Amino acid sequence: MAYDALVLVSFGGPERPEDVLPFLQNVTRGRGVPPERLAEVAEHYLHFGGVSPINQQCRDLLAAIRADFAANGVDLPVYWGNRNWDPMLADTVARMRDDGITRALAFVTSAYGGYSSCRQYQEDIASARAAVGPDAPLIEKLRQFWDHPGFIEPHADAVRAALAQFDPAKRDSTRLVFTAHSVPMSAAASAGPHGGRYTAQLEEVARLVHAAAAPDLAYDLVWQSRSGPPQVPWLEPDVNDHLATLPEQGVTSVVVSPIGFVSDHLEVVWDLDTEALETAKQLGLDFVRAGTPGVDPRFVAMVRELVLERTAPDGERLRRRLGELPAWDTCPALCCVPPARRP
Ligand SMILES: CC1=C(CCC(=O)O)c2cc3nc(cc4[nH]c(cc5[nH]c(cc1n2)c(C)c5CCC(=O)O)c(CCC(=O)O)c4C)C(CCC(=O)O)=C3C
Ligand SMILES: [Fe+2]
Repeated sequence: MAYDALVLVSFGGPERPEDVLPFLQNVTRGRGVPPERLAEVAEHYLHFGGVSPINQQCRDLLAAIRADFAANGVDLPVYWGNRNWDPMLADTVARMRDDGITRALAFVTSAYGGYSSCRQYQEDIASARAAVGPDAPLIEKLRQFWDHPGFIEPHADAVRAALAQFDPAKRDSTRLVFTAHSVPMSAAASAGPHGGRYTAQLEEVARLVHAAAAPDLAYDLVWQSRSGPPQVPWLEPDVNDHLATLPEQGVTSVVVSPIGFVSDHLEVVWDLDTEALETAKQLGLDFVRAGTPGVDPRFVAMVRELVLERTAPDGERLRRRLGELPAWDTCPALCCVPPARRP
C-alpha cells in the first residue's frame, strides 16, 4: 500500500469548564459570531459540566477502527487530530512525522461537501502540515461518504427504531424530520464545484433514509444550530420553527433524524435532545430523536472500505454508493471556496 497511516480528523470539543471559552474562541476566530451567541453556546457546554461528548466519541471510533483494521488485515497505524481542541491536528502531524510516517490518508468526521464540512478540514490539514514543516507527511483526505451504505443504513435503522417507540395507531400522523447543521446561504450557494452540493447531498440522504426506513411517511429536511450574526441569512427553516408548523397539519408525532452528523455530539444532545424536545413538548407533539452512526459496525467498516477503495488494486470495484450525485476522491481546486475568497 502506498500509504503508511490513517488519521482521524474531527472538530474537537472541550472536556473541562475552563476550556469552554478558549475552545469557542478557536472555533469562531475571524468568523463574526456575535459575543451574545458565544455566551449562549458556552452555557450549553457548561450545562454538561463543560464536557463536550465529541472527543470521547472520537476515542471510541478510533478504538473501533483499530480493532476493525486488525481483524481484517489492514496494517495501518491510526492517529487522531482535531480542528479546534486537543489533540490539535498540528501536534498529531508532528507526532506522525516523528514516527516516520510519510504519506497518510485522512478520515474526516463529516460526510458532506461544503466549506465547514470538507474544505475547511482540508485547510486544517494544510496548515497543520505547514506548521510541522517540509518533512511533514503528505495527507490525503478520503472521499465524502454521504452516499455510502455504511452511513445510510445505520441512520435508516435508527429511524426505524425511533418509529417503533410510537403507538402504531398514530403512524398516519407521524412525520419524519431530518436535520443538518445550518450554514450561511452564501456557503450553501458555493458548496462544491458548481454550488449547492451540501444541500443536494442532504436531500439525497433524506430521500435514501426515508425510502429505506419509512417510505409510507411524509418527511422534511430542515436546519439546526444556526450561528453567526442575525443579519446574515442562513439556511431555513430552523427545526424549532418547523415543528411549530406541524400540529396545524394534523401531525401528532415526530421522529427527528440528524442525518447531518455522525455522532451524538453537543449539537445533537443540546440543540435536539434539549431544545427541540422542549419545543415539541410545548406543541403537544410526541418526539423521539433517532440515533447517529457512532460506532455502528457498518460505519466502522465503511472507514476500512474507503481506505481499500482508494488503495486496493481492484479498488474501483469496491466502491459502494447508493446515491446518484457525482463523487470524487480529490476535490477540484475551486470547490467550496467561500465567495469572499474566490479569485
Ligand atoms: C456544517 C457544520 C457542521 C457539520 C460538519 C462537521 O461535523 O464538521 C458543524 C459541526 C459541528 N459544530 C460544532 C460546534 C460549533 N459550531 C460552531 C459554529 C459554526 N458551525 C458551522 C457549521 C458546521 N458545524 C458554522 C458555519 C459555524 C459558524 C462559525 C464558522 O463559520 O465556523 C460553534 C460556534 C458557536 C455557535 O454555535 O455559534 C460551535 C461551538 C461541533 C462540536 C459539537 C461538540 O462540541 O460536541 C460540530 C461537530
Ligand atoms: Fe458547527
